[in-house]
Amino acid sequence: MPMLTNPIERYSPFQPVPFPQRTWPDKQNKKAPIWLSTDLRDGNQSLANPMTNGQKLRFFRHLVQIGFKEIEISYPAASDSDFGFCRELLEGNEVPDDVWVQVLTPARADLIKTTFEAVAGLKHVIIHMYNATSCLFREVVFNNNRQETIALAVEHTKLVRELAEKYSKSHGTSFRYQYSPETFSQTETEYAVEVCEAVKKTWFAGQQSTWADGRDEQRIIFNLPATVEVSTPNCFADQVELFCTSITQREKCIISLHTHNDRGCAVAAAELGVLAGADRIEGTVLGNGERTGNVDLVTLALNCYSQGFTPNLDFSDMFSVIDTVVECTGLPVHPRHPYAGELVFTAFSGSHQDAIKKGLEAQTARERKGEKLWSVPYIPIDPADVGCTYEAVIRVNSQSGKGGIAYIVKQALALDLPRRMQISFYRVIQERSESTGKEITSKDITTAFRQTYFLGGSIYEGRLVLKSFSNLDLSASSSRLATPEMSPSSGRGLQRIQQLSLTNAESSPDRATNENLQKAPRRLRAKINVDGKLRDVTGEGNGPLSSFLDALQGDLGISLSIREYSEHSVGVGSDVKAATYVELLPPNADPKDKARGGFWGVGVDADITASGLKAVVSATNGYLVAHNVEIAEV
Ligand SMILES: CC(=O)SCCNC(=O)CCNC(=O)[C@H](O)C(C)(C)COP(=O)(O)OP(=O)(O)OC[C@H]1O[C@@H](n2cnc3c(N)ncnc32)[C@H](O)[C@@H]1OP(=O)(O)O
Ligand SMILES: CC(C)C(=O)C(=O)O
Ligand SMILES: [Mg+2]
Repeated sequence: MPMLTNPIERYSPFQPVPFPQRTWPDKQNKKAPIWLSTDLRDGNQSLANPMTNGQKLRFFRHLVQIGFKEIEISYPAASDSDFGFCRELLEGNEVPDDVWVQVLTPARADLIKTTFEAVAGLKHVIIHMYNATSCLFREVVFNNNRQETIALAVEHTKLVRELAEKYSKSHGTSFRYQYSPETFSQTETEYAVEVCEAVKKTWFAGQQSTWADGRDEQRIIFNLPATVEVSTPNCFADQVELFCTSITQREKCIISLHTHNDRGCAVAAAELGVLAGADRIEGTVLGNGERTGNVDLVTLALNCYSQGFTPNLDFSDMFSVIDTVVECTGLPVHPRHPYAGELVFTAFSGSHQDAIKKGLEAQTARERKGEKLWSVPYIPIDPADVGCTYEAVIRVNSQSGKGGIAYIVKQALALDLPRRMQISFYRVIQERSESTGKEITSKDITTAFRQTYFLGGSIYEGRLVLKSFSNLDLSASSSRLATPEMSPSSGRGLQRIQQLSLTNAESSPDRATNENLQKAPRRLRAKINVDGKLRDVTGEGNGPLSSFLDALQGDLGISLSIREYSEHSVGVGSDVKAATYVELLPPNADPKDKARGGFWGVGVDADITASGLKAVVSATNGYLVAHNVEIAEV
């Protein structure tokens, strides 16, 4: 369906201010701006159900905890509760000495007076006065020409000054003044400068003598709002740079930005505006605010952090930030919200997962060597830095690949599957996710892993269960038990009488293969439960595994050979275990079977020989199920 109207007839494009002298494109942000949270004012005024004062207090305390030093607490003339909140903060002694509270008032005498009454007695207060300066507002809302608009600002700045002097004498409050030419970005920039010059002159009139060392407290704050975002961020940045370079006595001014998100560019506009010379940003935590919201301070602050400089705000406990915002505003956080959404550190797609898995492994290896620099594909910041675990980094659905699934197995079971086993297990999960069409949870994956490889107690037992074994070295020099008999009696699986050293477990797969498969002649005896009946089997070979396979063939008629073997250690110190992986093939496997892969098994045990035998049993169970094999009776 076509749009209702022709946009050429309905909307006029933004006319950028010509400013070829701009310097901001060549600059880089290296320092955090001053932050002001307007959650309790702009954020609050845009809620269908404004916050209760209890919610505001909770929010205020959290803002202090995050590290905000400037907080707009209310529009005191709006309502008794807005007024009352200021008094509650005072009476509850809630405002730390290094925090400035800010209150908003229009340029109306009665409302300015109410505003001062509300904050009388607080220690550090920024009085924030606004009037809209754009042509549209001058003509339509105020019916004022340019001079009348300036006069409105000047006249009420005078009143603010008088009251500030009065209340600082009577109540000891330190006041600062902030003036916003509301709708700045729609105002002719040179005219916005003219208004602010007049305001500045009025504010500083008679105060020159007190201007000492240019401390922030003495500066006037000019807050330049993109009340409605109407242009691309580069045009806004030009307006900001033009303002910053045109205003006189720049050293006596703090230039603040207040961007809204109507075109979805509030963050970009604020960042470019800082390049263009602004010192301060007003916004809200997670971006609540009029219409599409104020600029999101979480995103801005963590953008600083990810560029390697401190934002001076602490978002290391993102969950509690989200809790506070959701509980106080009643607004949800989008799952893709930068840094805070529940999906922002999560990858479902296979190639992302593969790169993340490799990246996290490389990161861990670098960190072991003492290097801290974060560099992981697809994950711009370490989730741990905002209090998130790695659990959600990789989640699995039909778009996922072997790398992601292997990552979850590694996280959950500490098993680092060999590449071809990853491919084999991926097929199992892929089938499940395609049949359900849904996400497969980490628990589903570990359950499937236990089922597929017959691990983890009676629920996932296969037809063969190894109960005990003895492993006799037949070499000429010594004829002894290499691994003594194990008792099946405890019901906890294999029991070793003598613990083998597990140094082998840390050796390379090749060395381990030599140890286990090619050692000089052995005889291996084992007790195996076969379809519920205990059977004795005996075999000989060059190592325990080949002896065991010989036993399976000779006594049970199961003929399999090892195609791939690998192992690694799990855990550290006295708890270290060996994890062994084997791929078995029937000797007569046709090339198609070979190409598809054989039967994989995994075993974990404190004894490396036992872990190898368990892996063979695990893979054999897979083979028995897949081929519905009859097992020879004695
Ligand atoms: C961009 C922003 O976010 S600005 C902040 C906006 N926030 C709020 O408005 C929340 C709090 N506001 C309120 O509770 C009320 O609007 C009040 C108490 C301030 C005023 O209420 P009312 O007296 O009923 O007036 P109303 O809200 O209709 O205000 C419009 C009047 O104020 C004038 N006005 C609007 N803004 C300003 C301003 N910044 N300075 C001076 N006058 C202003 C309008 O021209 C209009 O005047 P008119 O009645 O002579 O035509
Ligand atoms: C009061 C001003 C700063 C405002 O909220 C805006 O212009 O968006
Ligand atoms: Mg606003």
